[in-house]
Amino acid sequence: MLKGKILKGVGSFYTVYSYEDKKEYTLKARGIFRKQKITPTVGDEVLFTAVNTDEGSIEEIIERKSLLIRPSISNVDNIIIVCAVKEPDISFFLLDKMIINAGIKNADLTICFNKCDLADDTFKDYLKEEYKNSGFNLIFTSNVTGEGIDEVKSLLKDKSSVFMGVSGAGKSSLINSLFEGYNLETSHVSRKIKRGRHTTRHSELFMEDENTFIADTPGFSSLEVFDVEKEDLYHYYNEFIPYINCKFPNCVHINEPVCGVKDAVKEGNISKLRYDTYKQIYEEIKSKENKY
Ligand SMILES: Nc1nc2c(ncn2[C@@H]2O[C@H](COP(=O)(O)OP(=O)(O)OP(=O)(O)O)[C@@H](O)[C@H]2O)c(=O)[nH]1
Ligand SMILES: [Zn+2]
Repeated sequence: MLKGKILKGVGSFYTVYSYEDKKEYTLKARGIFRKQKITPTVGDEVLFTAVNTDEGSIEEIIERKSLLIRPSISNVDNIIIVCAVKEPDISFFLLDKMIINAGIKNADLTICFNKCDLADDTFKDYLKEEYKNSGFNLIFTSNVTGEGIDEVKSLLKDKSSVFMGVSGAGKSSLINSLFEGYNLETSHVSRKIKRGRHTTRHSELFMEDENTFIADTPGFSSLEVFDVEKEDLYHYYNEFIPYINCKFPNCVHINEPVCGVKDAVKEGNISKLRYDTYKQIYEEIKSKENKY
């Protein structure tokens, strides 16, 4: 059997890069996966058999390290949320919702504040301050000045990374900056991303080298929080955790008296900005629950 990685899945066909002979195969999945209720997913490392590059089947999926649900991609090491500092103005509500939706285990989350050529240092310092205890990696970039591009590049090396962000944040420009001046293969990759992003809603991994994969995702302008109960929401705010010494064990840190989180906000130990998005998102989940 050959070993490979699923780069793309369309219908019941999967594009698999073979580590053994460096070719791309178009394969079907064995019926057994359907019976086991396992869907081969972009990012999966697989074992397969093939007669030729157009004929063969995926026989085995190697155990996943992680699984991102939206978009569906497995074995992701980095989730990079691209957020413009201006044009469009930052919506912290949307940014924190993206963070929550990305909330998978076993992947590092980076917030990439982009278009820094449009912001002054005061604004950057403000963002640093508000997100410093969030536990996320922060990178400040500009595709115009080149600021931070190398930092992102070193993050991607030998990893599998997914870029997300609202429309216009500069994801595609960033990916193009990252791979500009690389070998021909790479500029081909960048072009492919640019072309592919509006024509398909399927997830697709692009290979930079055998160990480095990236995926762009379609931008969006609004977003719902999925699969999170309002009572669990605070677990997504890492900076709340040290202050959870509340009177009620089921405290959600909003209206309860004697709440360590609310005290920490008052004393300036938790970012007011982050706490406000927490309350807003909490209310949104609650109003959605009431609808059903
Ligand atoms: N000033 C400035 N403009 C930028 C920067 N990066 C991207 N832009 C501009 O922002 C606009 C949107 O950039 P895109 O790269 O298309 O944004 P996107 O996130 O891929 O958007 P979607 O395709 O909708 O997902 C374009 O006009 C870019 O030229 C930057 O670092 N600084
Ligand atoms: Zn509390």
